[in-house]
Amino acid sequence: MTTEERITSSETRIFKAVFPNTTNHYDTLFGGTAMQLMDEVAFITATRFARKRVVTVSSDKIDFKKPIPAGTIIELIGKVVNVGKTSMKVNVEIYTEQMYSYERERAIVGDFTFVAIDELKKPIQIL
Ligand SMILES: CC(=O)SCCNC(=O)CCNC(=O)[C@H](O)C(C)(C)COP(=O)(O)OP(=O)(O)OC[C@H]1O[C@@H](n2cnc3c(N)ncnc32)[C@H](O)[C@@H]1OP(=O)(O)O
Repeated sequence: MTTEERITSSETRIFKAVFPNTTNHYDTLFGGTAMQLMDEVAFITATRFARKRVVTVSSDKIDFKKPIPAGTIIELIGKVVNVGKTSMKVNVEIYTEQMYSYERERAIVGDFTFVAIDELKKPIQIL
């Protein structure tokens, strides 16, 4: 499989309903919960790309562009955007979808870097 094919096939999408247990006192998705979900989808994407053990080494700037109201659906999309020697960068976007219409907008975006490691937790080549 080429790198491009691996990038395409490892793109990962997760849907969640924004229920009250994930919201804050503004009745919007709590930022910390959003970041946890983003790290998780980024981890799954990196693992599906490398098919090796990976750990998060860094997260870049995360932009919270729009609030995510309770009672909406969110879609998280993880995509590998850069492949280094032992590290790779995964871009994560969160889209908000209304439940009863087709209205949809990009709400949060950020990048996460992962390193592939061996049994001794030492960095190894991604590819
Ligand atoms: C899924 C989870 O829950 S993981 C839990 C949270 N994460 C962790 O616990 C990881 C803790 N950190 C570590 O174990 C170590 O720092 C490791 C294994 C990730 C890296 O070990 P190091 O000895 O620092 O690695 P090293 O300096 O050789 O760098 C390895 C790669 O990471 C990159 N890298 C290291 N630090 C950073 C950083 N802060 N930002 C971006 N890239 C980085 C390097 O550029 C290098 O990339 P390349 O090989 O593609 O050129």
